[in-house]
Amino acid sequence: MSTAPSLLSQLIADISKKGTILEDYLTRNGLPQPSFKTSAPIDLAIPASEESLIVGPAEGLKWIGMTEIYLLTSLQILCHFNIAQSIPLGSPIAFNELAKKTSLNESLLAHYLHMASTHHYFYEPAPGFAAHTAGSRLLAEDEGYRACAWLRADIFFTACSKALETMTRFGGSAKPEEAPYAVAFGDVFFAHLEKEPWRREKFAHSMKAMTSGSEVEEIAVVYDWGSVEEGGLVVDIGGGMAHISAAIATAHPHLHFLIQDLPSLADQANTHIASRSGPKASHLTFHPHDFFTPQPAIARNAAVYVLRNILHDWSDAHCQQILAHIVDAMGPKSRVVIVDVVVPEPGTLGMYEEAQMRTLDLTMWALFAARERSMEDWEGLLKVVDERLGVLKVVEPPRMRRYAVMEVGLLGEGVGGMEARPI
Ligand SMILES: C[S@@+](CC[C@H](N)C(=O)[O-])C[C@H]1O[C@@H](n2cnc3c(N)ncnc32)[C@H](O)[C@@H]1O
Repeated sequence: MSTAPSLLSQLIADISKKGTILEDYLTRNGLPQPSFKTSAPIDLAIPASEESLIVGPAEGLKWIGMTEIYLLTSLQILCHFNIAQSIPLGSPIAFNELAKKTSLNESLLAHYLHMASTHHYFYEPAPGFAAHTAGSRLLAEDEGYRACAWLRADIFFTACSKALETMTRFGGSAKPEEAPYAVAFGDVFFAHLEKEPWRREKFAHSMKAMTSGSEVEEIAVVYDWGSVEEGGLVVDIGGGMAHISAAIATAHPHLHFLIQDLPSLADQANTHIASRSGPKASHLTFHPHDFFTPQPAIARNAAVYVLRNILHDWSDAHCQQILAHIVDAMGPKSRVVIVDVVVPEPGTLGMYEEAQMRTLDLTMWALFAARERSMEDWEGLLKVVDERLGVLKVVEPPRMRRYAVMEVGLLGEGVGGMEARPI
C-alpha cells in the first residue's frame, strides 16, 4: 500500500523541479547564474512562464519593503477593530456580516483581510468568507500577541519614520530625549508610557508575549537557581508584570522574589501575581522602585539581582548608574544575572539571524538611543562601574537565540562559592 508523500516532501520536490526549470532557462539563454556580485545583471527578466520568483536588484528595489508595510498596516487595523475576536473559531463568517458586526466598511475590511491572508493570518475558505488560521487564532486568543502587532505598527514604525530627521538633528546622540521615538512622540519612551496607562499596559502585554512559552521556561533552567540557598532573595529589576520571576518561582519554590518596576505597573503585576495559585504566589512581591535611585534596604545583600532586557534599553552612562546602585547593595556572595543580547563577531551569523540581530540593535536606537552590546562592550561597561565587577560565566540558552545569560560577581577578595571562569 503506497502512502501519499508528506507536505514537506511535496514542497522539497516542487523546489527541486522549479530549480531545474530555472537552470534550464539560464542555460538555454546563455545567462549567468544568479549572484549578488557587483557585476551581476540588474534585471534577470525571467518570463512568468518559467514559474520563477528569482528577480534581479532592479525588480527587487521596485518592491522593497512594500509588502511588509501593508502587512503591518493590515494587522494594525484588524487588531484595532478586534477582527480576530469577531470571527468565530469553528466556522467561517461572511465579510458583510463581519463588517456589520464591527461597523466597518465591507470593501476596505475585505482588502485588509486579503492582505493579511497573504501571510497566513486569516484565510478565505469560500469567496466572501473569512476564517481563522493558526496565526489569526493566536491574535483572537492572546492579548499579548495583539500587543506585539501594535508595538510594531504603532511604535516601531512611527519611531523609525523619524530616524532620518533624528540623525540630521542630533547625530549619534545617546540621550533618550534625542531618540527617534522622542522626536516622533514628543516624549521619552518610558516617561510616555508612564503618562498614558493604555500604552503602558499594551507594552507590558507585548513584553510578556515576547517572553512566552519555552523562553520563559528556559530562564528557569539555564541558570543554576538550585544552587541559591533556601529562602534566598532574587531581585528582578525592571521585572514588569513579574512574568520572569513567576516562571522561575514555579520551578524553584525555595526562592523569594522582589519584583521592582515603576509604580504604575503595580496593579498589573499584582493582578498577575494574585492570579497564580498555591503558596508560591506568596513568594513574589512587587515593590515600586526606580532603578536610577539607590536600592532600598529590603533589596540589599540579595542572592541574585536579575536584569533581563533592561540594560540594552539604556546608554552606557545610564547603565553605569543602574549598575552602581546594584553594586552598592551587593554582598560578597551576591550575583547579578544579566539576560540580554550579546552581539557576536561580525560575519559569524547566517543572513537571517544577522538581520534579526541588526533589527534588535536598531530598535534599541529607535526607541531609546541605545545599542546592543558585544561581549567586549559588556565587560568594558562592568569594569567602568567597578573594577571588581566581572563576568563569571556565560550561558547561551538554545531557545533564546541571540541572548546570553551572564553571571556577574564581585571578583577578588570575598568572592564566595564560585571561581571566576573564562568565557
Ligand atoms: C524591556 S522591559 C523588560 C521587562 C522584563 N524584565 C522582561 O524581560 O520582559 C523594561 C522594563 O523596565 C521598566 N523600567 C523602565 N524604566 C524604569 C525605571 N527607571 N525603574 C524601574 N523600572 C523601569 C519598564 O517599566 C519595563 O517593565
